[in-house]
Amino acid sequence: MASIASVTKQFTTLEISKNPINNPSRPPCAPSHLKPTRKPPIINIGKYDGGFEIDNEKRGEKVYGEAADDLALDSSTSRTRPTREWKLTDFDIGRPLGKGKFGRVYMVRTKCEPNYILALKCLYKSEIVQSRVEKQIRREIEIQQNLRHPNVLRLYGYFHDEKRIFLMLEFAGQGELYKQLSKKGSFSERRSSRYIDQMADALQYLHSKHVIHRDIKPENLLLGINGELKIGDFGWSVHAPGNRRMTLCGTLDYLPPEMVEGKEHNEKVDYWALGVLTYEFLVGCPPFEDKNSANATYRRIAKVDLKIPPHVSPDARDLISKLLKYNPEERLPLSEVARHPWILKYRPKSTSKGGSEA
Ligand SMILES: Nc1ncnc2c1ncn2[C@@H]1O[C@H](COP(=O)(O)OP(=O)(O)OP(=O)(O)O)[C@@H](O)[C@H]1O
Repeated sequence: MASIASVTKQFTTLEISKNPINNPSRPPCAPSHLKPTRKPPIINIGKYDGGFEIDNEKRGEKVYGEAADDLALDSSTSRTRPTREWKLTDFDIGRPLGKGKFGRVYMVRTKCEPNYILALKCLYKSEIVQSRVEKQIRREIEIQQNLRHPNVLRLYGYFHDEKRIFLMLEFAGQGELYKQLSKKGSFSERRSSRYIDQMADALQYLHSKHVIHRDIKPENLLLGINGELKIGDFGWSVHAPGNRRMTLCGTLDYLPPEMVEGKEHNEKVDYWALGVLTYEFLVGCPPFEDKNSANATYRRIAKVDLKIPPHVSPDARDLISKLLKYNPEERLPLSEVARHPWILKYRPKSTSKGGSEA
C-alpha cells in the first residue's frame, strides 16, 4: 500500500504533461463502488468563523467564475504551473457545503482582493491512502483542471499540507441537483429538456477532449448560481485518446449493456447514461431499476427492457429510445441530441445553453 509520504510526493510533483492521462488504470470495481455508501467521516479543516452568506453586491465579492482566471492555474503552457502558491490561510472559511467520502467541502472567500468565493474541498491523505484511491484522485484532478466549459465545474487549483489536499472548486450556488430531484419527485418536461441540452453540450465538449465521463447520474450534478447544470465529479472519468477501456465501473442503474456484459466500451457509454438521465428526470427513477437484486437490474439493462410511462411526451419518448439502444453505434449522436425536437422546443431563443430557468 502506498504511504502518505508517497501521496504527498505525488501531489508535490503533480504536473500536467501534453498527454497526461495515458494510463488510466483503475483497480477493478468492487460492488461497493457500484453502490456507494453515503456515510463519510466528519473532518474539520480548521477554524470555522461562523460563516458568511453570499451577498455579492453589498460586499463587492465575486463569485469565482469564468473571468477568474487570475487565480487559476496557468494552463497556457504545456506544463501547468500555479500562478501563485495557495495555502489555507489565504481563505476565510465559510459555512460547510457538504460532506463527501473523503472530506468536507466549505464555502470560502479569498482574503486577497478581489474577494472571490469558491468551494474548498478538503481531502484527508490518510483516508485516500486507506481506500487506495490515490490514482483515481490524481486522475480526477488532472482531468478536471484542464476543462473549461460553462456546464463543467471548474477546478481552479489545489494545494496540500502534511495531512490534507485542498481542491479549489467553482462554487455551485444552487447545490446538488439530486436534492432537488428527490424533493420534487421528477422534473417538468421543460426543466428536463433544459438540463439535457446542457448535458449534451458538456458531454460533446468532454468527448472532444477525449474524456469519457462514465459516471453520469444526478448525484454527480451540481447547479450554478443561475440554475445552470454543472458536471461536478470526475472520479470515474478516463482520458482515452482513441482507446477503448475494459474496466467495469459506474453506477449500477446507469451502466450500459456493453459494460454489464464486460465488453469493451467507448464514449458512447455517456450517450446511454444521457438516455437514463432523461428518463430519471421525467419519471423520478432510473428505467432499469429493480429493487429485488442487482442481477435483475443487469438483466433488464442487457435486454433493454424499457417501459416509458404514458405521461412522458412523444418527443421525450423518442429521444430516450434513440439514446437507449443496445448497440452503441446506433445511439443518437450528441450533435443530433442538440437538434432534437424535444430539445429545440424548450431552448430559449436568445440565450446560450448555459442557463436554466428551472
Ligand atoms: N463546488 C461546490 N459548490 C457547492 N457545493 C458543493 C461543491 N462541491 C461539493 N459541494 C457539496 O458538498 C457535498 C460533498 O461533496 P463531495 O464532492 O466531497 O462529495 P460527494 O460528491 O457527495 O461524494 P464523493 O465523496 O463520493 O465524491 C456535495 O454533496 C455538495 O452538497
